Amino acid sequence: MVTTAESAAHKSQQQSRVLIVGNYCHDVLIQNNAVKAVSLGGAASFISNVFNGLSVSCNLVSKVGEDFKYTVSYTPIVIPTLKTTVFHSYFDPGLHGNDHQDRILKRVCACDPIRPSDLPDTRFKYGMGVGVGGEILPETLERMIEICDVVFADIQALIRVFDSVDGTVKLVKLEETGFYPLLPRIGVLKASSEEAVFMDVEEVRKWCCVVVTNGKHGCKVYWKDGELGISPFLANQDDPTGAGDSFFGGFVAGLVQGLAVPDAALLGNLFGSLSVEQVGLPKFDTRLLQAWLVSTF
Ligand SMILES: Nc1ncnc2c1ncn2[C@@H]1O[C@H](COP(=O)(O)OP(=O)(O)OP(=O)(O)O)[C@@H](O)[C@H]1O
Ligand SMILES: O[C@H]1[C@H](O)[C@@H](O)[C@H](O)[C@@H](O)[C@H]1O
Repeated sequence: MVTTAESAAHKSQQQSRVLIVGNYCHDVLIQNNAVKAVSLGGAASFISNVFNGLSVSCNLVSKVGEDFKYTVSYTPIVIPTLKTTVFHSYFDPGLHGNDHQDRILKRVCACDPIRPSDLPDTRFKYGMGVGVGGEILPETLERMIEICDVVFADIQALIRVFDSVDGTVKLVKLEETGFYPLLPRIGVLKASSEEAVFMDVEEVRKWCCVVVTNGKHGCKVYWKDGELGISPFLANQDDPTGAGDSFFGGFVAGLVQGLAVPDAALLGNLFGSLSVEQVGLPKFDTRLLQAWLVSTF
């Protein structure tokens, strides 16, 4: 006999059309040699937070260690022998004499990669490959492409490498990675303007839609034979961490809800701007959000 709980779980599984893949992590924000905040991080956490704010359901595959210290809506896979991925973000003006780089990121601990066998054996309409610490392998992204109608990938999941001594995050050219041959099978590739220089946008836009976010200036969407800039929202920035993830969450949630690409990108900009105003995982005022959605779309 199927119990009510089982049938509810089955129903919600059927209703969830989005698969989010990427590890949760512990974020430590350091400013002027002092810890400013410690919070739940990982693109998957910021994106699912936006989905929750918009009541969009999803499935999420993430791995953490036994030391994982947050309560989350989507239970991660716990690897008892490993620790949760940890990032230290150093925010100091003119860091290392480089005025253009506002943040140095170090991955000081890395949890297990997410392998194809960790993914559910179900089909999804949308998949999001949103790793932060190198946990998405080319074969994992390939499996996502097989089980999802459209895959959205964040370039940060594809081009990050980590210094073998102190874990400093460096970026490599997209064409030098094992992900490059998969691009024609990706629906949308999202990058920040700093990351976008690690790919040839003119080449990549022939294969998939490219969305480049540019902080307080908003974002730009490129496709094969067109491009469109989407205006930003005003924000008082306190912590830029997760702005790109919140943007991506809003963008994909908008598409899931049936918005056209420019409107979905506008929704992404809204969530990016709300995210930078708060330290750590942002909280959203659902009533204000609903009012904005109703008046805008
Ligand atoms: N200062 C800001 N004011 C208004 N909107 C912002 C601001 N910073 C970011 N945003 C919004 O968030 C989006 C993503 O920001 P950004 O381009 O800085 O991503 P990112 O560099 O990937 O961020 P992070 O790596 O810190 O998550 C922007 O496209 C914009 O819509
Ligand atoms: O929590 C953050 C966030 O997900 C950022 O997008 C990512 O760049 C960082 O690596 C991570 O620590």
